[in-house]
Amino acid sequence: MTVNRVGLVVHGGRAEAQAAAGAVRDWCAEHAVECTDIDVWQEGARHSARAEVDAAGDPDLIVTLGGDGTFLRGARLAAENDALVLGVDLGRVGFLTEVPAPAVRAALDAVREERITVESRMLLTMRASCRLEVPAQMEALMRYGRGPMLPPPRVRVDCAAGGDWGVALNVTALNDVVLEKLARDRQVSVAVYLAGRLLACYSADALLVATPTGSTAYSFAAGGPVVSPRAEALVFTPVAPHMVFNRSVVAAPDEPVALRVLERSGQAAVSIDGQLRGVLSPGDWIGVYAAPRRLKAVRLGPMDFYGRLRERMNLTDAPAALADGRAAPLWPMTSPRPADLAHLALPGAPDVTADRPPGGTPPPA
Ligand SMILES: NC(=O)c1ccc[n+]([C@@H]2O[C@H](COP(=O)([O-])OP(=O)(O)OC[C@H]3O[C@@H](n4cnc5c(N)ncnc54)[C@H](O)[C@@H]3O)[C@@H](O)[C@H]2O)c1
Ligand SMILES: Nc1ncnc2c1ncn2[C@@H]1O[C@H](COP(=O)(O)OP(=O)(O)OP(=O)(O)O)[C@@H](O)[C@H]1O
Repeated sequence: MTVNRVGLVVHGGRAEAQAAAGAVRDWCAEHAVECTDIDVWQEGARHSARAEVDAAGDPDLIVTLGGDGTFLRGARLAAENDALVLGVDLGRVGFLTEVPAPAVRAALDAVREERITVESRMLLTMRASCRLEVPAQMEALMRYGRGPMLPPPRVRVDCAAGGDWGVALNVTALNDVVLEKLARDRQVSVAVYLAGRLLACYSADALLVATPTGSTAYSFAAGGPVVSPRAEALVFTPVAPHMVFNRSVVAAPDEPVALRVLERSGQAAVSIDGQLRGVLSPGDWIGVYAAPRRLKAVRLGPMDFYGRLRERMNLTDAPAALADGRAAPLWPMTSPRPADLAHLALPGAPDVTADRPPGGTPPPA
């Protein structure tokens, strides 16, 4: 895989991330690969993904050095440029990142020598009744240690706009699109439509639409299902709905989920992958659906999603079950698979000596 230009997205507040960025710059210099820092927020402002990748000279590989938030920022840029993204794990959870920091040079070698696989991840995009905007006074409130805000998403000029169909927005969300109450003490009232049909009207703290990747983020915290990132689906999850029907609904990728703020509701904030991008007033709506574009994530080996889920979410076993026996590996994978199992996606034998699954960082001592 020819990599000519690397874009670096670094967690500015972490010394280990700065050190690992130095290793990436050295590797690039040794291999005559251009390397540019992106998203450094030095001017106290943030730019559209297009402006950032243009300024970085059109990178074909984005390397993120930080945690999941840093990976999400890099994924937004990679999706804009159809570039590969490689996440180096320097965060607290590291659910989305791929390689531990000491392995970053080896990972770049693997990319260069085409010893990687490229995992395709579903992204969300959206339409809205109007262009999204954030009132000026909110920007100051949002700067509580989260850094400057992203600008509102651009309206796409390549799509028809207007009338009942609203405007198409230049959005690619890897995790989720969240509509939440703006006033701390007032829920939002929202009509929820699946595939154009009313499901129900909700009064809730928030309503969110997640990808399979995002199913383990906010949706998970709100009681939503864990969905394999290899699946194709939209997960609708309400957060603290004041009503009897409080379940998630898992929709097909071609079934959009739309949320319309009801006429006497309070205003609602729209966050995309955890970043506030707009405020909706009563009557406004957003429609969320699978983007035609996919994220191209670098994998050094097969993704062991369920091993990662158990490890990084610290899943614990029932005390009674622990007392009743040890869970032996199901299929040890030491002999060839029977023909009727040949088509199944099964990772290799688990590395029982590792503290974290392959590709992960050992937990702090
Ligand atoms: N109550 C909640 O859990 C809650 C509330 C708001 C936002 N979020 C999530 O935070 C995301 C933004 O991440 P951030 O790091 O910038 O915010 P953040 O710093 O507030 O971190 C949220 C947590 O979610 C983890 N995380 C992020 N994406 C994940 C994923 N796909 N699977 C598993 N864990 C994941 C992060 O490691 C972190 O521990 C949003 O997309 C949203 O899903 C979660
Ligand atoms: N490049 C940067 N420049 C300035 N500040 C940054 C930069 N990257 C991160 N930060 C600061 O650190 C905060 C947390 O960043 P982020 O959400 O990306 O963390 P993370 O990568 O998810 O790490 P963790 O997994 O530990 O949460 C940001 O809101 C910002 O205040």
